[in-house]
Amino acid sequence: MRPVGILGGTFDPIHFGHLRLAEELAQQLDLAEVRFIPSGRPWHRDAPGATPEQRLEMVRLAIAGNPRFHLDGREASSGAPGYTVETLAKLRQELGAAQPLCLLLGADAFLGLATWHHWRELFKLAHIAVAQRPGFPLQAAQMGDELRAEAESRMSSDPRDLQATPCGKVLACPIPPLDISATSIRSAVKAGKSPRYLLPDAVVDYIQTHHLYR
Ligand SMILES: Nc1ncnc2c1ncn2[C@@H]1O[C@H](COP(=O)(O)OP(=O)(O)OP(=O)(O)O)[C@@H](O)[C@H]1O
Ligand SMILES: O=C(O)c1ccc[n+]([C@@H]2O[C@H](COP(=O)([O-])O)[C@@H](O)[C@H]2O)c1
Repeated sequence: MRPVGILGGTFDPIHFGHLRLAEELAQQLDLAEVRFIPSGRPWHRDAPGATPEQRLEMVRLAIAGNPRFHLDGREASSGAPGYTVETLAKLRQELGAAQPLCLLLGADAFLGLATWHHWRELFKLAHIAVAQRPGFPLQAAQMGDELRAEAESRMSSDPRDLQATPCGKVLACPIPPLDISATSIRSAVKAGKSPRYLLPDAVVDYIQTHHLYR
């Protein structure tokens, strides 16, 4: 069964680093779909510059017209901290025990995985595909001992493994490096510089119209 990909993020704002990651992994892993799940009030970082509703709308604009990309507003519309393990548990309930789920992460997010709420449970709910990201080398030496042990025991190099089981594998995926971050986009806007060509025009327009990140 083709896996369902899940891309969570603050998306403050969504940019081409996110979109290219989703497109690359959708192709490499033959994903049935990619669900974009903007976070609500993330517990692990400062409050976003845009509201959950604005970040949802920017994702909606960015993925419009791609039949494989879907917006899932469950975290953004909830006042809860939005732990990924809880979101995955709900998706698992909705989609059934046999459906392969695959959490899509950039390398920076994966390297911090051992700080996540009940992180070991994640592997019982989904596979994890890790995309390369400039500045965050995906080497064992960069991982803490616990994450390294878990990753090494689960590592696969064959995307077909993700179709054969519903969860539990870790796959590292090379993607064209795009050194784009939401932080650098917010800084550019604040400094009065144009962020154009780092993110979709529709999102640039939305940021301007709503005076975000000034
Ligand atoms: N340029 C990129 N290349 C690869 N992965 C990325 C890139 N940008 C974001 N990601 C991944 O997308 C997911 C959501 O990222 P997030 O919304 O925090 O974006 P960000 O650009 O890292 O934001 P910020 O600068 O505000 O921390 C994470 O798994 C992150 O690793
Ligand atoms: O569940 C957690 O404890 C947890 C801790 C850190 C990050 N996450 C999730 O990881 C995704 C990427 O986070 P971020 O900060 O890079 O936008 C997003 O969906 C977060 O909800 C989840």
